[in-house]
Amino acid sequence: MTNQEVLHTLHKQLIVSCQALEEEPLHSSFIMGKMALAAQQGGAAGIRANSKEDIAEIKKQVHLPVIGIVKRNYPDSPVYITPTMLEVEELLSVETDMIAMDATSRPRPGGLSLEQLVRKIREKYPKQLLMADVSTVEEAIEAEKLGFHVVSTTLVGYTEETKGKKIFHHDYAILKEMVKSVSVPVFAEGNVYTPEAAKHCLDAGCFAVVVGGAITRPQQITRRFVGAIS
Ligand SMILES: CC(=O)N[C@H](C=O)[C@@H](O)[C@H](O)[C@H](O)COP(=O)(O)O
Repeated sequence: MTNQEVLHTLHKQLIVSCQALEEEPLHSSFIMGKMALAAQQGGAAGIRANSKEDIAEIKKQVHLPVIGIVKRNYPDSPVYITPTMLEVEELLSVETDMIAMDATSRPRPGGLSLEQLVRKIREKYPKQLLMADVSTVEEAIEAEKLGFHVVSTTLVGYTEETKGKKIFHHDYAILKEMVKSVSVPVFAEGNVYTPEAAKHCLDAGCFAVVVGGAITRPQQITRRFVGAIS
């Protein structure tokens, strides 16, 4: 698939994030592959996934574009979504259509700046689609300047600066502001719990919407039910 075809496929559609970390009950590439297949059967246009192992399995199960990440913790930085070139290379050892990475203003492992990392990637892999996982409008603007092809609201609420924020607060104000502030596509991602909320994100001008836990994390879904009845 060309980059244009990938973006065309995802436009105004649902992307399902199929992720289970080591400490989660569904941690398994086999299970993530089946989750992705179920998402495809339900009409998802794309998949977001963590690790080269999961992506390789997902690519066997579905024909959808995959947004890939590698979550890895480093002792000298809070950045854990595709933090360094090592994770980028891992993702490119499998069929990753778009690489997403933390594009917040926080310090990265080894003191490498986001600008330096993006430059390295673009020199070595000039055609690779890149998604910036951001937490603020300012970071989205900076990401566009650095050459990211799309931005995603993935990290809204997950940085010190944005603690407690959710994309749906104040009638999706942050989405609307981001859409106005950049010319690259804005993906809505993070805490989209319902189909109605997903629709709101698209109505707010987002290019596509990514839903994870509300579809693929049964422990989270169960907790919501239990919370509602107790
Ligand atoms: C903050 C962070 O690490 N987000 C991760 C990024 O890939 C995933 O754990 C989320 O599941 C994904 O962003 C989708 O969001 P939600 O599961 O809320 O629909």
